[in-house]
Amino acid sequence: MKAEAKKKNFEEVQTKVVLAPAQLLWTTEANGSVLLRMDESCPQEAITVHQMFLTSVQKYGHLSALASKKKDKWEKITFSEYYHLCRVAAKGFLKLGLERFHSVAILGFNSAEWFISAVGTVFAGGIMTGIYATNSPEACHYVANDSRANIIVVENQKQLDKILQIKENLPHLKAIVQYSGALLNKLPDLYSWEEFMALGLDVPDKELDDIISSQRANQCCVLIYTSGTTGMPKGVMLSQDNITWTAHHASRAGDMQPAEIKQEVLVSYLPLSHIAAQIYDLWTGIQWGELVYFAQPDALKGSLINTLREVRPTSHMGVPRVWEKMMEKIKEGISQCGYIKRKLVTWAMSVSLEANLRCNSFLFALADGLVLEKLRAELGFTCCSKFFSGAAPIGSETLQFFLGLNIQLYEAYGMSETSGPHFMSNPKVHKLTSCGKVVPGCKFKLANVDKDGIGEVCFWGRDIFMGFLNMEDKTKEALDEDGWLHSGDLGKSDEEGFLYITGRIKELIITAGGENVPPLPIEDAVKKQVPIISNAMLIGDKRKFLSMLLTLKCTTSTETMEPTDDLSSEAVEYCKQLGSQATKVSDITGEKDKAVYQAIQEGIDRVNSRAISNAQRIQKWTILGRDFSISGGELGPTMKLPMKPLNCFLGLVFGICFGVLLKCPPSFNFQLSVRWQQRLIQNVPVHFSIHPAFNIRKSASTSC
Ligand SMILES: Nc1ncnc2c1ncn2[C@@H]1O[C@H](COP(=O)(O)OP(=O)(O)OP(=O)(O)O)[C@@H](O)[C@H]1O
Repeated sequence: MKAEAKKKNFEEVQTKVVLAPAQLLWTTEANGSVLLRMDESCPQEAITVHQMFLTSVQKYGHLSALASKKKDKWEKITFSEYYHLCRVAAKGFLKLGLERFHSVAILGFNSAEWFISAVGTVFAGGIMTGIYATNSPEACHYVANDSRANIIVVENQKQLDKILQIKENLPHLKAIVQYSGALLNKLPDLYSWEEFMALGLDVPDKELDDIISSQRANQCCVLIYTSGTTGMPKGVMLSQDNITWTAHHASRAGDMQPAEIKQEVLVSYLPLSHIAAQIYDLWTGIQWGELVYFAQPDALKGSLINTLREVRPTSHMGVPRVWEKMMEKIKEGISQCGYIKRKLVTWAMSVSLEANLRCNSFLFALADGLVLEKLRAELGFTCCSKFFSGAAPIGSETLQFFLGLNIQLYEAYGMSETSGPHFMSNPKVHKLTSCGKVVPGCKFKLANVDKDGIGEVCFWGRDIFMGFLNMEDKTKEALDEDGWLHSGDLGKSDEEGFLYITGRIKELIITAGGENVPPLPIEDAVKKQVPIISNAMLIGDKRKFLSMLLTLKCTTSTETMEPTDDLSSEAVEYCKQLGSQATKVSDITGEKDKAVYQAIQEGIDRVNSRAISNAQRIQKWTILGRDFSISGGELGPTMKLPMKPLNCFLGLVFGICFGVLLKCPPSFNFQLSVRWQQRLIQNVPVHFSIHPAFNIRKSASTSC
């Protein structure tokens, strides 16, 4: 349909529901409004977050909604209490001076207060903005300043200290609220949670209700800042309709059940500033009356498993790195079992994998009942029937490992710009290595399809964002004339409509000989062939040949989550099988361990033997001294490899200006490119060219 005709069609539909006047499908202004993509294939009424919550309270008011652990006991609140607390928080924000379409930024680990602040902000007519708890003060400043935060809600003293360092340079900031731990110093405009909630009590209901009833579904209520793996964080503006439509329809595509059928139980632990956790834990939780338990702040340092065992969720989501870490821990556990138990588990897992891959159920019931059921119970998955993976590509080794436990990981695929999942898998719709089918009501197409059927994945639907806040050029880059969102991801679909992501366009390596090489399948194949490898990164843009950077599987410090020099028990076992005594990464690197180097070379040779052309063969490789990590700056908050960490030149200029402004060194949390250079230069003979559009894969060339 031509753009003009399509626009007319939208306008006709939109006169039927009360929406704010809009001319375009996009805006870059916080107080702007957009045409909604309502048409015959997606006619559902557009509602606000408040309307969605009110409907839930009517249906699920008496059901438990949120559970927080206080002094070793789970304390629960019902949906009615939750709604009431959100109203009190909204009034508190109004009392503190929250202006329309300004933000409340929330900085801290998942908690009931996080949820109540988020919903309270939306009720009060503000824009809710999460900040990654791992952000540096400078990165917090970027988000709070860009979103014009009037109020910042922090978890504890640690997060408060960051805000106190930057507060003087936040012209819109009026107050800070701390929701956990005692206030150590009494500062003006700093409130404890209790003080803050008390503030709202004398704001009349009518004041809040007037604001609520003036809200429109095509206006912005949430800002998601991209984590910066593709450049400077961008503020993705999501409308009330984006949130309510996606919470309803994408979650049903994932087979999430309404509480009137079965109340879903989940554990909230992934960063809520990322769209994946926010839509899954917070908004879908309200939509379907789910019971959300909050994990402990040290969840990813190891306590998550205890929470899972206690809570026994019915549905669980992880980013690939979380599933990988879980896999490594299980493997470690298995390797420490006695001979007979180890053999039994290995046998049961191979039976389950076979049964799941080939629908061959001979012996499966026995293996599952005798061994695997107990293993799943150890993980807290006794009641869990849905396991999701999303936000980044997951390797086939991990998918197959969990199939061995009779756990099918359902992939979800989307972006912040699609309010989360645009493609979903579920117990009835799934295929190994596919990220599922398009959510009903949404559309997709592949652009510039090549001879292998691979093209750029483009999205259309009610989940498509409003625009990037104050970034018109970037918004126009992302949305084409007809309103299709271009993902920058490469994929292909099969005859049944399952989508397979094969790589990212900007990640595509173009060798000096002009051959296009998608790195993902090669990296995945190396990890599969050489089980001691933790991360593999292919390099070769504009180079005569491909090289690869490798890291080894090692343990992580439970305190800092930093990778240590100790090999994981799986890696030690692998070495033993090769006749090597290595127990540390440093026992191997620098070609100290000939046996391991030879085994890696043989694995790479096997991958090379399957390459479709000579240009796709890995000619050189080296092992780095330390695994990738979030703290090291090589992984983003969703634990994926940064593809294009930062426009290096702009990053440096910005970092220096910022340093001068704040009287602090020009360091930036998301200035990964510079750290990358330092790290890699320290460890291997790698030469980087500083290029304005810096990209690790594209700018690095190894001389090994
Ligand atoms: N299931 C999946 N399989 C493969 N890739 C995925 C999957 N889910 C998400 N991705 C990748 O993540 C991208 C979306 O990232 P997202 O919008 O969550 O931003 P982010 O992680 O904050 O970081 P940034 O935008 O800076 O990369 C997709 O374009 C795609 O490349």
